[in-house]
Amino acid sequence: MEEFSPMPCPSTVTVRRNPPRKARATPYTTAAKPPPSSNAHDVPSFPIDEILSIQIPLPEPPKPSASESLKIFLRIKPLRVFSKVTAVAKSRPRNSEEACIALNDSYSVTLTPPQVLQELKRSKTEVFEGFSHVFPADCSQSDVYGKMVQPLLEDFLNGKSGMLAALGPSGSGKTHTVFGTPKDPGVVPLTLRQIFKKRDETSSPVSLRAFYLSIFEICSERGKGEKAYDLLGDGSSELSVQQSTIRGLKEVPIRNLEEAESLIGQAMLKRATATTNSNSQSSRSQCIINIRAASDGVSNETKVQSTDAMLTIVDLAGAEREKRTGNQGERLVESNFINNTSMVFGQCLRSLLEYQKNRKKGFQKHHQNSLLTRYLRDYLEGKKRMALIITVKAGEEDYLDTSYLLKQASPYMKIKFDNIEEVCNKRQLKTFPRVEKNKKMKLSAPKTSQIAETVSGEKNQITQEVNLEGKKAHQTYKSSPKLEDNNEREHIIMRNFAKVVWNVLKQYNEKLKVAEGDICSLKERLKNEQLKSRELEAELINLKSNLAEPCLPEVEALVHQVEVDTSLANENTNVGDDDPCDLIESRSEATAEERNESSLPNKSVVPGLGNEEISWDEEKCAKQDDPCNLVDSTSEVTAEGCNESPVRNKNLVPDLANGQECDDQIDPTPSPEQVEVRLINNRLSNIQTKSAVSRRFPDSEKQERHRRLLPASSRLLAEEMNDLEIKDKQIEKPQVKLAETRDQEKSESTQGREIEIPAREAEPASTKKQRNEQKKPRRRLQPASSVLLTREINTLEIEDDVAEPKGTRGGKKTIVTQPRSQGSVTLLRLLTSNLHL
Ligand SMILES: Nc1ncnc2c1ncn2[C@@H]1O[C@H](COP(=O)(O)OP(=O)(O)OP(=O)(O)O)[C@@H](O)[C@H]1O
Repeated sequence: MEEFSPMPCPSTVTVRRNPPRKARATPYTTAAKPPPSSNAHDVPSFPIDEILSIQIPLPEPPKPSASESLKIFLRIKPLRVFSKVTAVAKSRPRNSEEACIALNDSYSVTLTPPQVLQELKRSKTEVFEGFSHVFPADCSQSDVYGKMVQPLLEDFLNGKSGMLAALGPSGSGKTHTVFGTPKDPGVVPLTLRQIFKKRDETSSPVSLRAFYLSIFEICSERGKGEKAYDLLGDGSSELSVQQSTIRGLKEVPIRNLEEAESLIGQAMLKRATATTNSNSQSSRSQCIINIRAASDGVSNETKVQSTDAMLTIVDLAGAEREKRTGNQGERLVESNFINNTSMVFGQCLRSLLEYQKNRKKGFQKHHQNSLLTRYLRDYLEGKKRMALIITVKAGEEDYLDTSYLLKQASPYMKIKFDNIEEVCNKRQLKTFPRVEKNKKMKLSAPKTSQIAETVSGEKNQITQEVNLEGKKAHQTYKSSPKLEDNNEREHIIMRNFAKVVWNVLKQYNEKLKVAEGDICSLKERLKNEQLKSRELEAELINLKSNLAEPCLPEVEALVHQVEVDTSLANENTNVGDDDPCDLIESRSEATAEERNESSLPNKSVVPGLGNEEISWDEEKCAKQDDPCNLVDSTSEVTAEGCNESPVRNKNLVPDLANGQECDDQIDPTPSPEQVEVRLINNRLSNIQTKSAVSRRFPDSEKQERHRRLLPASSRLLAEEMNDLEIKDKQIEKPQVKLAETRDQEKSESTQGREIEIPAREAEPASTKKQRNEQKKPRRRLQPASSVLLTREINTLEIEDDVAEPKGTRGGKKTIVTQPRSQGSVTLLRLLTSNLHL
């Protein structure tokens, strides 16, 4: 194996602090890079070459200044058609082969008067120039459309309205130029064809628009008034004319050329015609054709502008001379109306021209003199583009009509348009002033129709916009801007109100959730508290049972027994007492005295044993007849026992042992054995009188009274008597044997007591321990009575604690209970001390 050797350290180290920043490849691009598509060859390549090869049509160059002037076209009717005129015309002398008008170029003609007139020097040859275009007699309809209508149509499709009017004498070819024939269609059919042809081209904006067609005529009613008739309407085609307003015009949407041509044919059939000397189908009315282009689903400003585009073509009734037409009667009246309308139309153009020449003179409003001119007011005021086509006859006999018309129309070529139409349209489209439009509807007949159509177009447009946005269109939204604003305002208000309500509901929902959480926590706490309360109740019941079972029965038994004993003892001394209540009263007094004595210790006893003994004996002797005195004396003994010294007790015991209640010679130092014997004797005497007391008092009443009134010391004594009853035989033995048998009795009594009260084991540990501590060192020395008294003390302490809240805190009851316990304790101490001795 080769030994590994580290690489030699280079002499120079280059540290690149700024590593080249390169975007770390994402896992997708590195690990999971999509595999190349298996069918990639199916996706055609982007036709970039084809797109680049498309030649975008350049914008048209700006039109010459002449375009800003009124366009006047001249069309010369061919002479050959004269062979088809009526018989009246044929009857006239014909030098028809000579024409009075000759085409100079496309913009001028030369009008040569007939030879007769030249001879009379009433007329001379004139040249009329300045026409936009002069169509010779052999021109076709397509030439007319191409030169005259095509520019208007382009402007129309670009959103600019325009008007074309045909003027000329009757039979000069106006209707032929406008409508044509099925074999040789005129301007209107050709325009419609061109419209649908461009709409079918996808790249054309025409496809985004909808077209509507309306045709109506204005004629006279017996030469008095003017009436308008809808040539596309159903039923009654008469339109409502209020001053300058035409209402109820039907606008028919046209979706294809066939529908449009059908409508054109329908209108031509309805139009009023009559046979005159000049024309077999002379038009007796002014016919107006409106083609409206509306936007189809686009709502931007440009498209809206296009919705206002209106192409109006007017076929005027030809002015005619009475002599040539030969009209009479109704036809003559129609001729007057037609001539009057033509005259007004001419006046409007002259007025506009004069106004443009000298604006200081003001604009004479001739348009008010006829319904047609009112309807075409905007055009006749120079606000919108319009064009005129003058049709003339080329025959010498038509020289006067042609000369008159050319002389009248020649100045119109100087009419200028100040782009008022565009300004007006922009102003209207910017602000969409519907109120202004309403005013215009009243003042202008063409406006009326246009605005009515515009309103309907707006409805459609709004509907389309709403449909595209997925919203529901409102009829009020379409009808009135005020209602639209109100609806929007209400919608905004309701939407904001709904938002506020929603927020409030959210807040309440959160508060409810918090409250529910609190309720749940409170319920859990309540359950815990209930469990704790149940546990505490169970503990309380156990404690009560533990406290009541071992203590109360024992205490009650002891109390009852002591009460019985004391009462029996008193009864022995006072057999003849009739009032048992005296016993109770005297007992209360005695306890009170004992209390006083205890509060004033050694008041009369402590200073001298002799005095105390004397008083005790004297009282006992004095009250020997009173059964209550026995209790008093007993109480006094117990009270004294609390304060006296063991020395004194020694003096008392011999008296008791001797059984002498009134002994003049009392041993001042009785031995403990003597005291005990004395007590035993008293208990024995009490037991002997027990039956007598039971006869005098009912058991229940007596027990109740004893429970309430007898002192605890008496109860203890009674309990002690029970124990001492067992020892009666032992008491009868010699006193010498008492000391010898004390230990045995004590052990026996202790054992017997412990067996009798096993419930004490259930006492609280503290109490039991305390009791054991007090009891253990004395167990060998105390007699059975002392043990009981010790236990009684403990139980009485508990009883006092329990009884304190029930009774009055100050007063006799507390005074009564305390001496009992103290007396018992004192007696116990005396007994134990004596026993120890
Ligand atoms: N350029 C034309 N080429 C062929 N025929 C024509 C031409 N102009 C007019 N005509 C024919 O002349 C007749 C009269 O024409 P047209 O009805 O159009 O006259 P008009 O001016 O409308 O008369 P009116 O004012 O009385 O209605 C028609 O039969 C029409 O076919």
